[in-house]
Amino acid sequence: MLDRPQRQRTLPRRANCTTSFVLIAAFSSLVVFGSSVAAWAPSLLTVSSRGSSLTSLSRNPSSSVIPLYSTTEQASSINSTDNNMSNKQEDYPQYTPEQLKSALDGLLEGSSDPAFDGRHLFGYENGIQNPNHELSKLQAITATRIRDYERYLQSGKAVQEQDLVKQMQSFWQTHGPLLNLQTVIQEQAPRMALAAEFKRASPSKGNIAVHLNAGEQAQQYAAAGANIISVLTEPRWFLGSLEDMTEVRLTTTTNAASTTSRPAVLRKEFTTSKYQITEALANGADTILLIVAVLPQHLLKELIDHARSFGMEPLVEVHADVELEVAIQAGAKVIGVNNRNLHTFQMDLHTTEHVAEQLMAQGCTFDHSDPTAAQNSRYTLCALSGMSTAFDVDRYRNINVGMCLIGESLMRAADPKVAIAGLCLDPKDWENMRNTVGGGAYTAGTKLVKVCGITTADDALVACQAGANLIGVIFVPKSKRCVTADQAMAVVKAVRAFGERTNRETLAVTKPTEATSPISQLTSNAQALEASSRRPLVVGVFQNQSPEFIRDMVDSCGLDLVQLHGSEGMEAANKEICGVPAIRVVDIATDPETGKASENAVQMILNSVTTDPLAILLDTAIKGETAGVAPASSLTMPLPKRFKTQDCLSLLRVD
Ligand SMILES: O=C(O)c1ccccc1NCC(=O)[C@H](O)[C@H](O)COP(=O)(O)O
Repeated sequence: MLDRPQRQRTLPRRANCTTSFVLIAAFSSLVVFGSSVAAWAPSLLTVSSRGSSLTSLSRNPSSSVIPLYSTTEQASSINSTDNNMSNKQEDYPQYTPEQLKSALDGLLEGSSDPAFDGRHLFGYENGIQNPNHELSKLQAITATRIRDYERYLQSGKAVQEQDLVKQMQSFWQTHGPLLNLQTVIQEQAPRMALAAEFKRASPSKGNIAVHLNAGEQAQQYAAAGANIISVLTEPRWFLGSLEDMTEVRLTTTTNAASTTSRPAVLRKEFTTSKYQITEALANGADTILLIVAVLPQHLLKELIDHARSFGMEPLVEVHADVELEVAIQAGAKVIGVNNRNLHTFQMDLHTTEHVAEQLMAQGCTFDHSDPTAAQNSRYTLCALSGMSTAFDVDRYRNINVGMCLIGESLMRAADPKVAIAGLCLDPKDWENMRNTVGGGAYTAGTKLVKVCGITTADDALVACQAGANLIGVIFVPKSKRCVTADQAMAVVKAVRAFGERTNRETLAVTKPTEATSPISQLTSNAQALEASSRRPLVVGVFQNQSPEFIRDMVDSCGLDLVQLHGSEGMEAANKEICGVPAIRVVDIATDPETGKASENAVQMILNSVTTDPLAILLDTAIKGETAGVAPASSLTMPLPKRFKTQDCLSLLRVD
């Protein structure tokens, strides 16, 4: 039986997880060549699943990784306990939907006007929960947390609140004072403050990086310039613990030059009680998250006031307009806009821009252009979720956002320091980056991974979790990995769920004019593809099949892209013909005598490209072999020396 609502777990340390995947080809426009595949540090272009089940990767006993959910179980994962790595299933009590619903009702109990205080709550009308209401994922998690805490407090083992207060004071005496979240952010202006998140797993993504150690990861974040470390302390869905957070606080304090030059620590929890706030403080938090979507206004205000009574400034999270109104009325000052709708797991990076407009329309000041302007602003605006690049940071810099909170992409990064440096938090770094690489998304660091030959939803999910950008499904009958329309549909469904989207991804590809050169067109397409495939896309692979068949599969399965592998001409890889943008496979010309790539291979490719394809994919130069069948030894591709990373990149920069 669980003693407290969270407990320390023993987790395996970072381990490189090698796979038997085979490198088969490269998008010249997009990627770099590599020689090994690390599941958590993908650096290749296209990878074939090569018959073996990808699912076995995540169930590799040596990595002790048990998938948090499979796609088929995803919808029911909220109430499942099999996400628990080292704790036994029975460690977690289960609650009936009625128990969960009444837990949420309990939050409105202290309100003198439930209809008003609960006006923004999902499934409520006039302060009363619709009896047929099905709890959203966010509500189910929050209600479970409420019930877990109730059990803990009734168990007789809970630390009493007055003891937590003493513990907090002694913590501050030993490890230094509390940091104020708003001040930490304001002091960074005009640099974007970064909240780097420690999140091993999540309900929307399943396992992310279960092997990581909280203290070690946080220290890497801190050394790279993170100003806040956000730590998920929820155990069932996020595999977190309060102990993780304390470890983060202690490690980053020990390694800091002084007790105040450390990053602030944010407890990321489903907080609904004063007890959780005091507990957070006693265990090393500087601040906590309050999610407006599950907190009635009167309770939100009570919790904000309780936090401030200890000098803590909380991060108040909103998503919808009415939630912003509730946050302002409850007295929030640091407002975080979650781009992810936590009721539905739909991601939209425009959400922050929309809320910024609403704040301005209400005359609320928030400015991050310099420290004085920031300190004179009542509000500090933060963007949460879905970000991974300098482009994301810059879009929010332009609307006076002061802090970006980034989780998944930093947890998956092979080197968090490099990933953080690449965000260009300082506007000067951004300007330098733009000036040195010509202002494009298309930089020497650009990497996309395509995992091809996927046949099941579970394998697709594993590939997505390992960081794939493109998931290939093969429609070529002679392939061992040829899929039916139903199989492809299941893969599309899984990939969309992982990417938190419901529709086909529309790439922001600029239409070529007659004057557009194929190379500049491919370069701008590369930017669009890179931006869109941060959340994976599904590519249907075809070979000499009719445009009618291709379009039929595109429409019925919901493919995002197609890839043409046969002797169809370059012009066949046209969006108007295929229904979606198309990648054209291009053979690297081989020297008939040596069997190696010809010296003029690059020029031949340059001569052949048109503005039709979205991208070109360079096929192996092995004589008689085509992509997908080349042996692993072809990794030592006999490409001309100059046909390496830089040339692949410059190939598309030439105008
Ligand atoms: O991430 C989830 O799936 C999730 C589900 C339900 C409630 C909260 C959830 N996540 C919390 C967050 O919003 C993110 O951890 C955080 O903002 C970072 O997002 P990202 O950079 O996209 O990992």
